[in-house]
Amino acid sequence: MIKTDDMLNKLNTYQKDAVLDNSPALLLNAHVGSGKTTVLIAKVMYLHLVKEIDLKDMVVLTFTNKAAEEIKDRIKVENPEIKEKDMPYFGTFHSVAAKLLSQSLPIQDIGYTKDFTIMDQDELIELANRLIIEHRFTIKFKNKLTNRIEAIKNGNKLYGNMKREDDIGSLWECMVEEKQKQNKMDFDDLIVHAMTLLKTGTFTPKWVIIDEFQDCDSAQLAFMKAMCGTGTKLFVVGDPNQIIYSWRGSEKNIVKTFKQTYDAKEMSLPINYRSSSTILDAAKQFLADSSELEGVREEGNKIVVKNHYNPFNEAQYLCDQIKKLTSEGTVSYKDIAIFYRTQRQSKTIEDALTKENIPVEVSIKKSLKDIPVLRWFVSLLKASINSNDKNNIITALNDKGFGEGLSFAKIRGLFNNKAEDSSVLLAKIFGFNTWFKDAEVGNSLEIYDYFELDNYLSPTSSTYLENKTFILDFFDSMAHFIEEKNLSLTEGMRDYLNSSALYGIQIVKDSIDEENDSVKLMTLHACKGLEFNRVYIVGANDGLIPLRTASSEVQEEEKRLFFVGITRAKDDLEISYYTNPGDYRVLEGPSNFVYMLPSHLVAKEENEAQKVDLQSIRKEILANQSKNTQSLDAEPIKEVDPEEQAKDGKRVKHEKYGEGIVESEDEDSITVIFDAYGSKTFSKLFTSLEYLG
Ligand SMILES: Nc1ncnc2c1ncn2[C@@H]1O[C@H](COP(=O)(O)OP(=O)(O)OP(=O)(O)O)[C@@H](O)[C@H]1O
Repeated sequence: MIKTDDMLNKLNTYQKDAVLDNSPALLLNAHVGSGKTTVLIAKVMYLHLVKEIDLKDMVVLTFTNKAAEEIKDRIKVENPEIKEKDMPYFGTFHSVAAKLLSQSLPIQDIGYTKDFTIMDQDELIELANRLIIEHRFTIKFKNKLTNRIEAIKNGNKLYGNMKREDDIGSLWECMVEEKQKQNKMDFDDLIVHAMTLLKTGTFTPKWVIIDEFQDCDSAQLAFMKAMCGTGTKLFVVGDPNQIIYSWRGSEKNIVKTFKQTYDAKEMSLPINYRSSSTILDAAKQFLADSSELEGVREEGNKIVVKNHYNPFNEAQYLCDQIKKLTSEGTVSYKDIAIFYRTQRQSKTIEDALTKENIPVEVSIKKSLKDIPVLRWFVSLLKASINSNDKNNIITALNDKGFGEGLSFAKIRGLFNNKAEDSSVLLAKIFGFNTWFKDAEVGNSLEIYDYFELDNYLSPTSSTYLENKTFILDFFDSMAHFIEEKNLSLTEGMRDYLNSSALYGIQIVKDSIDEENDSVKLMTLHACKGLEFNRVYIVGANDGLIPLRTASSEVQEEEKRLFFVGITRAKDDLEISYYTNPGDYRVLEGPSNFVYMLPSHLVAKEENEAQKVDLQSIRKEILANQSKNTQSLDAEPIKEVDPEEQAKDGKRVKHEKYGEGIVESEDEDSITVIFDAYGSKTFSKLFTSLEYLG
């Protein structure tokens, strides 16, 4: 078991003071890399071990599931007697609200039961669309339904240039009623309902601790407030220099509001342990006020600023560079990270690294709708565990790919018990709970057999194996989740489905494992909270870093985002830009941010390497082919203009995806619609396609 003294002795004075502080409300300004996470964990351990506060009396709120898991994991490692179930209220705002509603609050008071399920945004829109059809509502701006629902939640019935109200108010009333009838909540409901019930005073924690407080919005602040009883203490940690989510609603004045409302004491963690002083000094250029931020590390290597002709040359350079560094044995793949501004930039680099057999992990957030078979299967499971869930029953039955493809009229007939209408799948859905209880299901594969899923995955189709693998992986991940949380299968299944609504499906990588020995690729937004020995930031051109924005406020946020990226690097940082980006949205040459790096901290490397000119390579190949053929006295081959080639829908063959038709093509990429896999886009330089006939 961890000795508290040992733990405290590892902290510097600022950190220790924050851990020992006992004020009713404390705002801790934690500068970048100053041990925010370290202090937060030490605080929890100190309160638990020394002040003997039960972990169940602490609410620890984070912004990502990953951050919450990291805090819990580190606590469990430091004190193995502590188990997952001892920390029920450590999690994101939404997951804690869901936990409170299902475990501690009198949810029946608002017409729900504890086994409610959570609906994601897509499900909410599906519900709205169904009700619009059923009730023949007239809704303007229907293609902006998400925004309109967002607006009506705040009481706004008008939208855009509307002068007169439409049926949005009635639609919303129906939606509220339906959600309650189906025992389902959307994300906002979780917070709103939990807040309503918290006000009854049924649950008051002794401590509320918030991580990344700077990213809170006013609803989250209100949620925190609703939790506070007399005697509840607040400990919030944040860094105003790392606000990068104002577009998601975080508010600039949140820190000020907190200070005023709670008369909070303010403390700081000013010492950055992470980066060399060269990197830290460069990062400071992007802060409005850097006077408090101190480093403890020596000067290190200069920051390399390099130009590349285009993203392909850059990707090839990164491969060569990584191979060279790792072959010397001093650098591991996991020490290296590559950051870019937009997700669309990842493909070129990922393809290049994979082609060179360099292990790579890409952080991509996927939601259920990206994988049709899972979208359907999750609807089926949700409908089966909650037979009031009319929406998911309809989705499961109506789906043309996997369900029975039943029309709405036929489904209505089924609901009205019309004798001529029958459905095997509906019988399975309604019979599930009884079967589940009686069959004493030992493992999730039995669920596969219960639904006779093979019948719905079309075993003769080319996608059968892929879809089956998705479902089996889903079961694996669910089984792992249930085991880790030590839940019964019924409870575990509901919790798993709820958590996949909140965080996306977990079998698809949405975060990366820092421990795996692979190069990590991610957007600047995704790199928050991580650190690496060597960081490459690519595409430092206007239009990418920073993105082109109209307002100066957004420009400031772009600066903070670049600051977050720079400060992930411990020892080495390289920043590159393109001289020929090949994208009309991106300007040639370094952006203003590159010029802001102080010249004495920078080693500029002019890359004279000649551009890889795809057209010339193509011409050369064709010329060679032509020469060979001519020598056999055949007709000379006509040079094919790639534009034309694209337009005439050529058939091609890919070694993995089989045959398909070229849909579109530009200088860098080609999109093919494969007979068996649908549309896929490749970077031309790294993919070989065989042109057929
Ligand atoms: N007192 C200390 N002595 C030495 N190293 C420390 C100390 N406190 C923290 N560190 C180290 O400093 C680095 C940054 O710590 P941590 O990740 O907790 O910071 P952070 O404030 O959460 O970072 P950021 O906000 O930038 O994501 C880590 O490598 C950590 O081990």
